[in-house]
Amino acid sequence: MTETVLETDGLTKRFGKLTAVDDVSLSVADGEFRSVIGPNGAGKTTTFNLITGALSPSAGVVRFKGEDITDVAPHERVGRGLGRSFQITNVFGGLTVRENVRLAAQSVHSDEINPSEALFRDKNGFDEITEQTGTVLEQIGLQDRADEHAEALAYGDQRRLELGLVLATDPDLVMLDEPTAGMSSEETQATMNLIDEVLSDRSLMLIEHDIDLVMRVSDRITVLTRGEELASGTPEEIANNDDVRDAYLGGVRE
Ligand SMILES: Nc1ncnc2c1ncn2[C@@H]1O[C@H](COP(=O)(O)OP(=O)(O)OP(=O)(O)O)[C@@H](O)[C@H]1O
Repeated sequence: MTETVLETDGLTKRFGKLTAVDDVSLSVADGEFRSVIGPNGAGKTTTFNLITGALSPSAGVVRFKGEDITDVAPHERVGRGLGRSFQITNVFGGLTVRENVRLAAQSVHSDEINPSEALFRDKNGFDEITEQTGTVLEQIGLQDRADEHAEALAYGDQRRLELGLVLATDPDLVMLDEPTAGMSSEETQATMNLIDEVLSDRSLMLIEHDIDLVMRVSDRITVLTRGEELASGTPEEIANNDDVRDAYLGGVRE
């Protein structure tokens, strides 16, 4: 955990008079599991959207693997290894599980292939994508359901498929915004185990409301309040931080 995979410098987002993200400077190390917590409206999702490129910052810089990507288009960020969670709406219900994973894998490979070379490289690209699709299906434990329509999957399996779609893009850093939303505590635990397992050699940024879970799985935690970074540290440091306790952990939880 020595290299820095992601850095934000003075990241700020204003919506009219509201400053949703206020001068946030984060640094995530290679291989790190970083959680972002904070009360409702603290700016967690907006911070993620600035990092993935879904929103443009009012000020500040985003650096990924040492390069300034502040003005890089979202799909190109994915191509560079910045994986973002696909919401359920990104799963094509009428396609099979395998076809969905394949499409996600293709979405990054197609950018790499120069059109004039495509004719000659298609076969290799095809083999590579087929192999990657198989690997991902195995990792998410859906190989037995690969030929079923995605819409036929149970809720928990659809969430697994969403994770598979991120993995298929072969990301260095994965951004997951409440991947366990709407799950029972049993499903939450199973999903976190899966995330831990399949993302063990990648970096992860996670927004999660279950504080006990966050304390257990994170290398480091960043606490946001009213758009500002209140603290960043190990779970132990965060648990013992008086400011955090006053502002958040000791306060009313949802
Ligand atoms: N597109 C937008 N236009 C205007 N205001 C917005 C927009 N997106 C977010 N906000 C506001 O910015 C603030 C931060 O919102 P954000 O969704 O980032 O918080 P959050 O920490 O993710 O909250 P939650 O835990 O409820 O998901 C909130 O006050 C929200 O109402």
